[in-house]
Amino acid sequence: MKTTGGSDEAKRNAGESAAEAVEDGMVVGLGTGSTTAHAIRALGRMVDSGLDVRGVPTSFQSRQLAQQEGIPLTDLDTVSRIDVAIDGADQFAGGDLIKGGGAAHAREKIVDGAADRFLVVVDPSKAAERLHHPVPVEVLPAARTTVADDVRRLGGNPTLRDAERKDGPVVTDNGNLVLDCEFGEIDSPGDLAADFSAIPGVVEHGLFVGMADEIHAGNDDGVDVRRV
Ligand SMILES: O=C[C@H](O)[C@H](O)[C@H](O)COP(=O)(O)O
Repeated sequence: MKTTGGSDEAKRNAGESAAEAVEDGMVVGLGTGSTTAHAIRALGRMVDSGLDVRGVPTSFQSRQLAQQEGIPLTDLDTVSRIDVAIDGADQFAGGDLIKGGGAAHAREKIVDGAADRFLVVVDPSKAAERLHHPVPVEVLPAARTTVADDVRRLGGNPTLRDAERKDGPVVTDNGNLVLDCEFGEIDSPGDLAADFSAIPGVVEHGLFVGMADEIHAGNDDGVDVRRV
């Protein structure tokens, strides 16, 4: 699993805080990444103690971890709604997020968007006054060049994400490629999100605008929970 940002203790405090919001009988969206992994492990311990939940994973990684932890799984074909989704972020400003550092943002957006409550788990290194992290954009392989041209026309600088420990690009769980698009400070995340969505061949982008309900920002001593 990739690790980014702050301390593992801060991530643990964030993940465990969000897991406490899960109640008996709930369907839980299981995000991806090193911070959400702490929430999934906490849920696993709660299941061991008798909690009845079903998880909807957002990636190969979160499915595998949830299975290891003994969390019963389901999917969006089976359940009509999700009570709570818990997911990380690469950067947040207010309630707006950039996600997709693990290339899982397409499925994450489906699951997080279907949840009644979306809880974001982060450490302090993820906070920003304004979003400026490169925006991951998942693209159909055949559209890599044309999408990159369109991103440049929007004023961005796209870079095809390379794999680590494999030659060539990252291939997502959906069989697509990722362009990391640098825009500097993003003045209007909502407008940029709409621009990305209008580009043919874009499967999903990592701007999550106005979707979050609570930010659980862990630190080494505890957690700060804020409604957004
Ligand atoms: O694609 C990955 C996800 O959007 C992650 O939730 C995001 O990258 C944050 O991951 P982490 O908690 O490991 O920093």
